Amino acid sequence: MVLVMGQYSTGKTTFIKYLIEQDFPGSRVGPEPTTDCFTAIMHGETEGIIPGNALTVDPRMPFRNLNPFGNAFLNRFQCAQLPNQVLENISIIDTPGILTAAKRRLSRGYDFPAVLRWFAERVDRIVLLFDAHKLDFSDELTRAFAAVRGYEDKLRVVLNKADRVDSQQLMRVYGALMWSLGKVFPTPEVLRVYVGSFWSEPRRTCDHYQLLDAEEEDLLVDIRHLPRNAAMRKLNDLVKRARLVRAHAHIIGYLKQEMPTIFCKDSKKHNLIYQLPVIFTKIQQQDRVPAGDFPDCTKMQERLLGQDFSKFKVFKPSLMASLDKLLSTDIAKLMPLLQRQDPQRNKPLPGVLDGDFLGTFRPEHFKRHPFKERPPGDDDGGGGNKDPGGGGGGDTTRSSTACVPRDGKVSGTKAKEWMVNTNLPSSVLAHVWRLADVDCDGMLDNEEFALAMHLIEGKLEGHWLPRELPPHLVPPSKRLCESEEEDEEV
Ligand SMILES: Nc1ncnc2c1ncn2[C@@H]1O[C@H](COP(=O)(O)OP(=O)(O)OP(=O)(O)O)[C@@H](O)[C@H]1O
Ligand SMILES: [Ca+2]
Repeated sequence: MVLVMGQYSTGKTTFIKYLIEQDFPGSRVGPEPTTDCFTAIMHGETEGIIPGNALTVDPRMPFRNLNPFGNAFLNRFQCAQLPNQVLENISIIDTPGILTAAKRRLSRGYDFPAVLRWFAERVDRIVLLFDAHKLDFSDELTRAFAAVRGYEDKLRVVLNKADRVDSQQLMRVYGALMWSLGKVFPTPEVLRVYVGSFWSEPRRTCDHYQLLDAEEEDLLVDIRHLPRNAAMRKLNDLVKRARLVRAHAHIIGYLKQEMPTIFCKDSKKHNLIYQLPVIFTKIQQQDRVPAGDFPDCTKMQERLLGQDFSKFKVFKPSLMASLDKLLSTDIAKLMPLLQRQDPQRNKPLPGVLDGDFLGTFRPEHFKRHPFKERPPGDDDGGGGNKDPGGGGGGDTTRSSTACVPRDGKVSGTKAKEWMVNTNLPSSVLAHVWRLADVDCDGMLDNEEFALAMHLIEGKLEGHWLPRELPPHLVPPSKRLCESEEEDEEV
């Protein structure tokens, strides 16, 4: 699950559409604050919207304990379901834009940062968007940062719309962003900032065009690996939680044991709260609980104030023994099982997230040699002309003959040179290429070329590309050998 957050109009909804390569129910995009709902975009057989209240009672959905945020929130929470291959592997949470004080006329009616934190805790990735064109740090933004603090390892920062500014401005904005992030996050050096323009529209030409391309791919690679690492991440979270439980159990057990049975309960309670830092140290030494497992002391003190200590449960060594066993042996047994599952998870993701595809379409491959194929042996595949354009599935045997020039065909290199002039992002062009090179020979014949033109024109007119080539678009000469191709695939 990926959480997408940021100031209003930074392009969150547009970013999501770019990832899933299609529109989703209930989405609106615009220059003013548009999204006012938390929307979980998930896979479903049919397209539709499930409202928040229904979501929290559905046992198949991971949203059941959002209930405490109340109706004000649940009325602003929904799930957009649609059949989409990307969503089979990844769910995405679109969030309402964070507003500047001037834009916020009404309060939201629910604890926005707390909801963000609820999601931040549970997702695999948090994508935080900024607008390079209009960078600013509002107070609600700073408060939202507090919500994701502690989850910096999941955080990826995106400096979006970077093609709208020139290189000099971009450097300034980047510097300002790092500076501001440094003030909010204690460890800004671990935050990765991706500079790009994450939408499927043509980019503006700018002198950092290649940088944007490389950065875009880096972020896509990161997201692409999420499903593979998700199980491991969950296990990691489980361990984290188990350790926290252990520390809490020791603390609560200690407090309970110190409480008098009859008199002066209240003063003893306050005394214990005051002593909490000392108690923490004591438990660390006595029970060998690492200091890093303890909760924040000040916060814990605040929380304890509202509790009745005499209602705390007595520390049970047998339960602690089970917890220790979980941490020391049970989890270790799970590891190999997760690794065994891996091959299945390695199956490539479709579309924009399909790595093989984008890899074959990196512009430097052909910008440097505009009129010839890459010389034999200069690629990592070794041995001969590796097809620069096609295959799509990384099938080297099929592509070994790809670059032999044949009459009436445009080579992949040349076609790409022409396609890149449209300024569409590489991921979109790679998609066009996959659809247009019907016979996967790394070249375009007349019909395939016309098909590529048609797809690009449609894209420029604002239509989404089809995921698979619909039968009526398959060039006539390719229709006959369809069954043959299927055999080949098998
Ligand atoms: N990469 C981009 N380059 C240029 N403009 C963009 C880009 N991405 C989005 N936009 C434009 O920015 C505006 C805001 O986009 P969008 O509605 O997706 O943002 P949002 O963050 O979801 O906003 P909100 O918080 O209001 O829901 C739209 O007009 C959109 O067309
Ligand atoms: Ca939006």
